Amino acid sequence: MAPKVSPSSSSPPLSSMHCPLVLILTLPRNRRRLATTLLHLRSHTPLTDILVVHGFDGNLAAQQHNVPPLSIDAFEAMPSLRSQNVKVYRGWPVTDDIQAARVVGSSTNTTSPENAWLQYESRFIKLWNADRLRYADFHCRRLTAGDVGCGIAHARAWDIAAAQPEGRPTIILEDDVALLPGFGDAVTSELAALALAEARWHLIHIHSSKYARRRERPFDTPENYRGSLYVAEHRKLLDAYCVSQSGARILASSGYLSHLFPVDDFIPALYSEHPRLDVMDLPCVRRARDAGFVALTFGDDDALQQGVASNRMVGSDSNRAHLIAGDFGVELGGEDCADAVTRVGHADKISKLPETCIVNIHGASLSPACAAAAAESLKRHSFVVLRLPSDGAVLANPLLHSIVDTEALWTQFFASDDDDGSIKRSCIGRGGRAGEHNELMCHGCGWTKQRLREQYHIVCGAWPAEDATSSSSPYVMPSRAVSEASRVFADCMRDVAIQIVSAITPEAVEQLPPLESDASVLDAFHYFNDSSKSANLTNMSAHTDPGLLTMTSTSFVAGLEVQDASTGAWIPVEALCSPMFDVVVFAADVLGSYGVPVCAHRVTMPTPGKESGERVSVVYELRVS
Ligand SMILES: O=C(O)CCC(=O)C(=O)O
Ligand SMILES: [Fe+2]
Repeated sequence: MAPKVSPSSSSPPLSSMHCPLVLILTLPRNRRRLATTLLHLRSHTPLTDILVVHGFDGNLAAQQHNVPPLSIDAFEAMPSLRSQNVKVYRGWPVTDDIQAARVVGSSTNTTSPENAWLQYESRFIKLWNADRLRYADFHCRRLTAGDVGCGIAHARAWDIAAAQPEGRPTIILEDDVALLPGFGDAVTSELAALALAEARWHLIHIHSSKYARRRERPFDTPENYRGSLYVAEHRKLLDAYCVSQSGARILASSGYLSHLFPVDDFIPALYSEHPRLDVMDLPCVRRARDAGFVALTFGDDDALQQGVASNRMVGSDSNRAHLIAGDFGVELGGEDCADAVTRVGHADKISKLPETCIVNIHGASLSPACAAAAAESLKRHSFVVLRLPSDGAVLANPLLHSIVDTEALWTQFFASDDDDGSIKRSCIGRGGRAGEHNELMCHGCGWTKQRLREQYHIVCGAWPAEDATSSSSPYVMPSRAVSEASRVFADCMRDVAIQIVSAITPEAVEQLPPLESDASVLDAFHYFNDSSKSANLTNMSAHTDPGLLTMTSTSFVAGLEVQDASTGAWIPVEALCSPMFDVVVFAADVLGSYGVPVCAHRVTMPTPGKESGERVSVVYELRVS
């Protein structure tokens, strides 16, 4: 099932000054990857200062502005590039004799064209093993829209990193890097070792591909350095790397955007030999080299042993280079939806959510206009998808932060103690009433397990202390962390739900009981999705919910389907959503008495044989009694 949460422990503490900023470079269409990275960071690392930077979607922009293929002039003239003064380095594509001669440092006046190409090839062969000959293609690649987008995104990241307080490093992640459980500990402990030794460094390759033939030597200055990094030789791919604040300043002031070429050729040119003399001679390269750019790297073996990071082989843009040779190169439309639809395949053949059922949320809370739009969608479709912002300091959005944390913590709970089950058994509810405070009935609260799923049920007005052992408490929370994150989740969901209901009928809101007898519920589900155990491929058959409104953050493994009241069609809503960034809201029975169509919904099981996984889902229901 989804990543297990392991307490981050072994690394030496980093002072708050040295605690890195994490920057994730992504595109709006890659929300699924972003969600995976966020979940990893919250589950496995103590890193909380996370900033998401949307790259420039070179392909999309070129399409929107009707830029003809291979027209660098037209490409540069697009407003988004012109406003940033981006100039593509015209010498990059090596396509003819003159350029081949220029690259090897001679001219066709003194060298015959064949000679120029021979010299060009022999230069590669000298620098790299024969088995690296493919590198010649990669190296000679034409600059593409994606390369430009990728270069601009990295340059944005350097600007942000350079603006951090002195001494504060920044970890830069492309969204197609797959972080492994050792990532947080490995990176923070190396940063602590560098800080302790007051070492001078500018960049650390965390995950990259080594192209140089030479062995890398262990980094050893100053003498008191106790870390395990190496001095980098020529490395390509910038899936995951770290820059010091001084390194970022060098990169940000190099003038790279005035001679833009593939960023993963730019970086190695700063600290190792680039085979192309013209590249070595570019002002942006010379400036950074003159500053004495120091690049370090995780050793390849170490990185493997520690399980730090890898490239997402499936779905990596780099591996699907189409038009684009750098990252961010998937075809338009996004991988999220297409993959997910083929996974479920139960509902009617609907491959796109109706536009009218999506409400984009800007900022941390719901604006009156968004609440009104959500209300309209509920009246028309019986459901609405709230799309949370996926750029900037995403965790500053309390709802998104609580979604990431509740998902991580409930996943950890459900993955816990498979052997004797004692943790889970200690969370079985006692049933009965909520105790002294109120008269809420708490049957079915706490942890229960059935054939197809296990579940933790909370009645909000009777929220137990995480260690509630008194007999008056109807059930026990698994931990303080689960309780706190879920509480924030329920509070955020309640706020949003009340705003939406108010936009439909303020009268219904007046019926809500006081918080201490709040009958609303929060359910965390873990569906086993073992299709061999169920003949009809259903995890929960079609039903409506009893309260006013039900809200659920969307899971990585799709299952939830809703019936669109405007057409009667079943929509595999979750498969068409981005996990964690989309919240599905549907009208429940009580809203029906106010003229809103009540949403029938069901939870399917993945088709046998299709790639799937276990599904964790956290659901909030706003109830009146
Ligand atoms: O698992 C889900 O996403 C939905 C569960 C559900 O419909 C319910 O709890 O009533
Ligand atoms: Fe339901």
